Amino acid sequence: MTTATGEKLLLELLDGFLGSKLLMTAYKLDLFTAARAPIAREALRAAKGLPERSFKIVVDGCVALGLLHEDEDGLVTPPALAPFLVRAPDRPFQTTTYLLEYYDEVYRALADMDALVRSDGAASPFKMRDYFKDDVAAVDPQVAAEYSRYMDATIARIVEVVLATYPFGQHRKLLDLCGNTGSFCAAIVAATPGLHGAFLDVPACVDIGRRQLADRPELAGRVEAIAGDVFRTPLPPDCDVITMCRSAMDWGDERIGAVYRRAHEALPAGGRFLVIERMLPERVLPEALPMYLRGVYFLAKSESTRYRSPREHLALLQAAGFTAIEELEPPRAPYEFFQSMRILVATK
Ligand SMILES: C[S@@+](CC[C@H](N)C(=O)[O-])C[C@H]1O[C@@H](n2cnc3c(N)ncnc32)[C@H](O)[C@@H]1O
Repeated sequence: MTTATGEKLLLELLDGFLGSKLLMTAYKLDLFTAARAPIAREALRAAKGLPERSFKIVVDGCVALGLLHEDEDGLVTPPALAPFLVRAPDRPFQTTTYLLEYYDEVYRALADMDALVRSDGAASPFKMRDYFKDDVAAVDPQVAAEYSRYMDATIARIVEVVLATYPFGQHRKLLDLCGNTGSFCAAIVAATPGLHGAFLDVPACVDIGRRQLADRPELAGRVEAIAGDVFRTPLPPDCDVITMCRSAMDWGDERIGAVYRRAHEALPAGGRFLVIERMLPERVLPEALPMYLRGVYFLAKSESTRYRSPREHLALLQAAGFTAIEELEPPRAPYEFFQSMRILVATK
């Protein structure tokens, strides 16, 4: 990320926060939409009704960072950034745009990060994507709708890569644990002739999923929606492949170990359990920096979430009873933000 060393490295890291805040602030003030076509500084300031001094501080910073371009025609949002930063009612979902607002909240939650570290996350005020409920029926439907929007908008690209990495044609019925609204399950089933599927998630997500499935008559009778708790709800006995995507990082070893055991118990001999997840390298590698930085957000998210390495997953899968475990490295990352995805295939 940086080649700086010594004091320069420290100053760069300290400035990193200010760069992020300038980006998030200019986005919140919607300067980028106002500058979708060249606009004079004064016209932009007047349009936004901002004080001269603070406007200049923000705009100068944005120009210096390359977030706004400035020439004799005025200020303009660079074409390469416009798809992410210019608001429009028909703009397609962009992970990066979603993260601008999401990180704004994460930053607030990390303001006292030393307290989060001391309390192992217990002091966190962060309540987004709050699905850690002992009673799964208590997950707020509005919160579920909000995080499902992100999951649904990004899952298609994950499915594409999963299908390019693992052949589902050898299976009869898939069960997707923590399957959100069922989009992963539905997409794998739709792409695999003869395959049936089921997905299990908290009731608030499954309700959304049932409504979405009603609009897909071609999948009628092929995808079963199970509202429940991955730790308690009986798993269907007729599935020969179980998947868990982007979810194992949500729980500590004891809890996720219990889920892995449940998957093992539910499968027939020869059945497969696939853990699909961003995984850390076995030792710290500078090129995996985005993973370590992303990992910091887990301090705010809960007291147990964390990324694991393939070997850590492997130990948990072995303890759950799986013997043959293979690590598959997908041909590419599903999308820019979702690097280092791995698929562990455990056979019963
Ligand atoms: C990070 S999301 C991943 C969703 C989906 N697998 C995907 O990749 O899009 C984690 C999912 O776990 C679900 N979840 C959380 N606690 C659960 C529980 N106790 N039982 C079942 N699902 C749960 C959440 O509702 C959420 O949909």
